[in-house]
Amino acid sequence: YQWPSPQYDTLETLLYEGRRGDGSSLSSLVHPCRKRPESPAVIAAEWLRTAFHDMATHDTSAGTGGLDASIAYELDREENFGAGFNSTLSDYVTFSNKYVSRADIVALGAVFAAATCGGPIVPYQGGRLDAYVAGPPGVPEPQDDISSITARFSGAGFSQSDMITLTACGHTVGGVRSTDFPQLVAPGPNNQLVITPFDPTTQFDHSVVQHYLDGTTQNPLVIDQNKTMTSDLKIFSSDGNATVTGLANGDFASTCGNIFNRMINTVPSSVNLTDTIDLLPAKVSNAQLTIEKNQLVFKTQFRLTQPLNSTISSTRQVTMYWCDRYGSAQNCKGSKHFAPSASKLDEQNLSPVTQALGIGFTTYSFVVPIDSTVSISKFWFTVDSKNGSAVVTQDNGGNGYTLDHDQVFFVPTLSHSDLKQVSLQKRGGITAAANFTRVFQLTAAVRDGSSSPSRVYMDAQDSAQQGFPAPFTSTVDFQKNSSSSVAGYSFYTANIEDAGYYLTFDLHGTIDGATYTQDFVQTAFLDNTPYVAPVQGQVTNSAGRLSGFCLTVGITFVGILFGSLL
Ligand code: HEM
Repeated sequence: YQWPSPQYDTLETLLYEGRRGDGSSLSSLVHPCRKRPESPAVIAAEWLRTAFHDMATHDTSAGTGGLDASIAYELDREENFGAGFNSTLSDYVTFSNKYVSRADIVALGAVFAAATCGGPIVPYQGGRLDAYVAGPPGVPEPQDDISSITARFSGAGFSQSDMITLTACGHTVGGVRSTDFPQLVAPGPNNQLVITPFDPTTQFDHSVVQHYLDGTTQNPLVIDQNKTMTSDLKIFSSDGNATVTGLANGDFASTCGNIFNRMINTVPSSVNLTDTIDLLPAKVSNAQLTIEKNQLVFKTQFRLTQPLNSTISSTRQVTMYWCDRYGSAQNCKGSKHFAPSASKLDEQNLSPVTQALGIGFTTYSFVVPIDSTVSISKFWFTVDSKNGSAVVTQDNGGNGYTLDHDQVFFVPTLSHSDLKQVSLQKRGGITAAANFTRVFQLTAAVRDGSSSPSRVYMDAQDSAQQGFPAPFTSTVDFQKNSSSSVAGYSFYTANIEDAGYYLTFDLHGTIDGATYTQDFVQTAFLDNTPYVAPVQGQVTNSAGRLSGFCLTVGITFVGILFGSLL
């Protein structure tokens, strides 16, 4: 891993912090193994079932289907009966973006579902591609005979024992609903929703197979009198109970972790999944040059881990260092700057995955003023735990965290967004579900130089759209505005309107034939970003270190001389 890796960074934040860049939390919807408000429905069970139904129509030989979020277009099919799918998709709708597909969210939902109910930590990779149309049908149904169910799993790449394992692991959470399968579960008084669980525990454990084997199960898909609907009985007994017996006596959690990993990685053959997203022990995020209150500032956040409920961060001291980009001290020749953090935030229990790993975070926020004549080229950190152990340098594997350029950047404090009511449009009898759009007025700063930019523009994107249409994309040019330049930067403005939930854009400036880009700019919270006053940095000139360096070289030189004389 080398910073910056925007896709990795974005997926890592979602997986281990449970949230996207603006703080909106996906994991808190499901964690800790929650039920829907006013309902017996276990959210984790709905998320897990959604991943299975999306994946189940994979065709190994054709290399098509699999986890591709096509489920959003397939809910009118009998094989996808269940209110849980709609609720799940509404949970997910705001979380996809340029680097995280809808299918990646469906997969992540299954990872969270397992972890939050006490199940395994399923290794997670991103990079799935989304379908924007329905795929072929073929999710197995309870009334199907065992040979066609087995053939369906086999077509998706799962053997008979895989099929038994995956179904048993899936059916350890949740249950059957009176609203979806009244022939299996009778509704309550006044047609109230009843969910008969597959096993008596809400936790992710082997009791589903244990109770099946000892004959005490109340699983409707096993005990129903009408044997056409007892798919779990058909599946579990299809190899003479060999696989379920193994599951009951073996390591249920880790076996389920492996098969869930295969389930979420069952994707069309055109997909290249990313590496497994591992936790970054030291993570830089939101690094940006920008202008706040007529001052050029550099802001970034630096996240460190610590064991849950520990107090390491109360004494730990984190310092940011940085180098000039221009002038006599360019790239830290002779001197460097340093500053303490402006604030720090301890957070525990953000995602079920980090909670299961026993890890909490402390995030150090830095804001420093930058003199634009010397600017900034790279930065890094030192971490002093103040417990007698050595001070640790975090510098991106020795390279420092390098800023590509300082030519063009977004200025959130000079940008705005407003909700605009739009009249409901009826097209072909379908009323648009969303009746608002968001209107953005965005400001970019471009460094004053010998020539003006030939073009300043953005490629905007929003895949978080109500109703799951293809993502909104638009390329819009910025125009120079009338405000005078600040700290050697001139301002450019553009307007854009978006009916989705999460607009991001890549900002480009073409100057003297070269195009400079600020990638994946987020637009949430434009009008209420709290202002944090910059912390003035200090300069250390390395005169002391330089003389030390000469001394060492001198001694070595004498040593070599001496050696050759002898
Ligand atoms: C032939 C195979 C399968 C059949 C016929 C089947 C059938 C069913 C049925 C009828 C329900 C009740 C749904 C409702 O009442 O809304 C259900 C629930 C569920 N299924 Fe399956 N299933 C199969 C395999 C799987 C697999 C492989 C998984 C996951 C890996 C899975 C995960 C779930 C979960 C988590 C629920 C509970 C949903 C909730 O409580 O909201 N199922 N399944």
